[in-house]
Amino acid sequence: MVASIVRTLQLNPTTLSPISRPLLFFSIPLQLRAVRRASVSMSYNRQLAAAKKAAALAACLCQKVQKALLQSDVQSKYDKTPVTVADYGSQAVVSYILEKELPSMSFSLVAEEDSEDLRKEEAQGMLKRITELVNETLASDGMADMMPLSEEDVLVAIDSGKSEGGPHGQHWVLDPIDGTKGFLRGDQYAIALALLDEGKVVLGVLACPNLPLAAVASHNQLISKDDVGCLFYAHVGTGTYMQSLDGSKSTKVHVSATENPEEASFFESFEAAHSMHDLSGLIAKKLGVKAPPVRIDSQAKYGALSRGDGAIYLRFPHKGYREKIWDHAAGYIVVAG
Ligand SMILES: Nc1ncnc2c1ncn2[C@@H]1O[C@H](COP(=O)(O)O)[C@@H](O)[C@H]1OP(=O)(O)O
Ligand SMILES: [Mg+2]
Ligand SMILES: [Mg+2]
Ligand SMILES: [Mg+2]
Repeated sequence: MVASIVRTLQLNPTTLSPISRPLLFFSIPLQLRAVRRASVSMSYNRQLAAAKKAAALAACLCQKVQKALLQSDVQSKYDKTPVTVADYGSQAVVSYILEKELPSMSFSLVAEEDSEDLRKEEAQGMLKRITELVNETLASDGMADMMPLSEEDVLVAIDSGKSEGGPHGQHWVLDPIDGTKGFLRGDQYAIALALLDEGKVVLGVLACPNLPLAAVASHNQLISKDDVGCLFYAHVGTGTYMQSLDGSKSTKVHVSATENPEEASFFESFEAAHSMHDLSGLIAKKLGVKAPPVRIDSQAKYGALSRGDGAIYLRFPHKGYREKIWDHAAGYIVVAG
């Protein structure tokens, strides 16, 4: 890891302000070590179990939709970015499961989607399909005996994600599909769920349904359809673990120990519209990195980084783009461990 130019990713739950640091190099930030010491005695086991279950079930829903993507499953949001039945369905499933699994805890969720567009007349068909998908997904987890959720229940579950967060208490942070463009292309995407406690990320789960279980070193290997589907999770102070999404035994993973940029490879967005490829190429060259960029959609990059597939993540959003906490919270803790 190129430690001399490490930047600490800072999440500000008070204002949901942008993460205004375009350059992200990771090792273990000093600030996080302090948090780790303070939190090490605090157990988040129940929250972690619920988060893993929620992300894995949401991943099932997304896989099903990706396999049979219909044009009617996609809408354009007010900002012209795409949103699909899977984004909404994933958010409803995660929100529903977290509330159900952790009934004794106060519930606050800061999530990307909301129901506004779905409540419009022209979205009736889409809402019906989302409701079916959510009910099928919950039933597949043995919740068949429960009453199916109504369309209104689904809208309410989606809107549970409207919390504003804040520096006190616990807040879940969710990107129900991170990398929707990758999802639509049939490539990488992630379900990214994190927990903030007193303003710090203390737990994170990243489900990456299309990420190979073996290391990715070049884009070519990303096309493999065999042995894909990773679930990364980290709980402050205990390191990061990976298991397959179908539930295999988990293994502890470690970031790259490389100190030599000549041996390092770097990740960046697949989408040039999300990050300036020319600039990252230039910086990588100046650092002495020899390998070509590995371009992957979504926070799957953080998952790959957490197990040492590459050593560096470069991201230079175009002017005016505001990063959101759900785009980095889970990925951050998975890398920081
Ligand atoms: N113009 C943009 N610049 C940077 N990131 C963007 C832009 N539009 C959307 N994103 C977000 O970038 C992330 C994935 O990008 P990448 O694959 O480049 O890492 C997602 O969080 C995506 O949101 P979304 O969650 O809606 O997919
Ligand atoms: Mg989006
Ligand atoms: Mg996102
Ligand atoms: Mg998203």
